[in-house]
Amino acid sequence: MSTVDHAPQTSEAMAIPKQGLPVTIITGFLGSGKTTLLNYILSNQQGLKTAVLVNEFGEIGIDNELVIASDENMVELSNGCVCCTINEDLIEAVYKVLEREQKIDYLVVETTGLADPLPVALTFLGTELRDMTRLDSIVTMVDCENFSLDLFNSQAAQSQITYGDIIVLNKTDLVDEAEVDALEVRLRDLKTGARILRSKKAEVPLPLILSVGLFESDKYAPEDHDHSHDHDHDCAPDCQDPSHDHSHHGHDHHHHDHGHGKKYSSDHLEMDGFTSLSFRSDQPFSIRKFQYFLDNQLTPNIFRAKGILWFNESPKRHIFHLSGKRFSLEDDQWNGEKSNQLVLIGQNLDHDKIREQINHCLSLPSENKGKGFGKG
Ligand SMILES: Nc1nc2c(ncn2[C@@H]2O[C@H](COP(=O)(O)OP(=O)(O)OP(=O)(O)O)[C@@H](O)[C@H]2O)c(=O)[nH]1
Repeated sequence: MSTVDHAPQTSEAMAIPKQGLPVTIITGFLGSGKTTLLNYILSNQQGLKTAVLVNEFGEIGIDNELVIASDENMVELSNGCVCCTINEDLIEAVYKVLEREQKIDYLVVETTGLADPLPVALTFLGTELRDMTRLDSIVTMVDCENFSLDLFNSQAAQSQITYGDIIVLNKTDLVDEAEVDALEVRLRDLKTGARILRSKKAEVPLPLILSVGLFESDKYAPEDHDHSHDHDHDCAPDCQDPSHDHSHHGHDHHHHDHGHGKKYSSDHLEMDGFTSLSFRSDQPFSIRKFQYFLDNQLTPNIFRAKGILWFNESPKRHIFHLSGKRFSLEDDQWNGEKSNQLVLIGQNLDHDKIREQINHCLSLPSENKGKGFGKG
């Protein structure tokens, strides 16, 4: 998880409640558009100093690079799923925001695509954060093109809808309007009373999603939940969170039980069988080989991939996204050392085989000759 600060762009501030730092949780399945919404908020929320906490599933934090205007205020926290492995890190990160010298007006928390948002919400309600923050709403992003598949494959996708105060039907450009209408009917069935919005590239009117006071905390009674940090609970199968003995540190706020009762089981990752594979290299890929990998070796159980890519044939930095069957590669500029970073997320992945396939995409030293390395 990382925190990022953003300076106000104008002096005109939106109405801020008097008590407690307002918090919006952005959730939604893998690739649904959470980071896109976050960036949209950061670019358009005028007059407010907004801090963001971004949590990712995967060892490499690609989002750190993709959230706009990231600066020296970034704090790296453990990877994993915020809902079940880094609850305490979340509290620590919120404290860091609250303790800043420069006052923060608003906090936006982006969960991983595999997170159940309820435990995240309960972290704000069921600890002493309750007195210092005010959970404004849970915003759930939905990928209109892939939603049926997401729901089929993941219990988390279901929870994200159940606990969404606002549901944003995103990527409406990729489906017919009739499909969006049908999806909306389906969602209203799954969740009554949510505010449902539609968007392309997460462009929603911000007053409809921020400082809306839609989260109804009286519906959630944290004391009813078994929420003390009984850290023997099962984590994600590939959880490598070094803090995972969850030894207590810092503030005395660990009286809640994270034992994961029926309502928000931490074994959702295990049940859903999702794992992530991270790849890094200081060697470039060959475009031709990477293209072959995408066209012939990507299997449908790889739901999501993202990366900062370096190709032998290009001086540019390339931002790679795969979401469902669709992928994109955007050009960008290198600022520091060139390298390859790639994260793939899916169900029942054959890690060894995929790693071998990706390794095979690396350009061989003989292919690099005369290509003007380092000139980009
Ligand atoms: N066509 C289309 N693409 C979109 C839209 N919104 C987002 N995307 C693209 O979808 C991909 C995933 O978007 P992100 O915002 O990174 O999704 P995310 O939910 O943060 O992804 P994870 O955090 O990895 O789960 C990116 O390539 C976006 O540019 C949209 O409305 N239409």
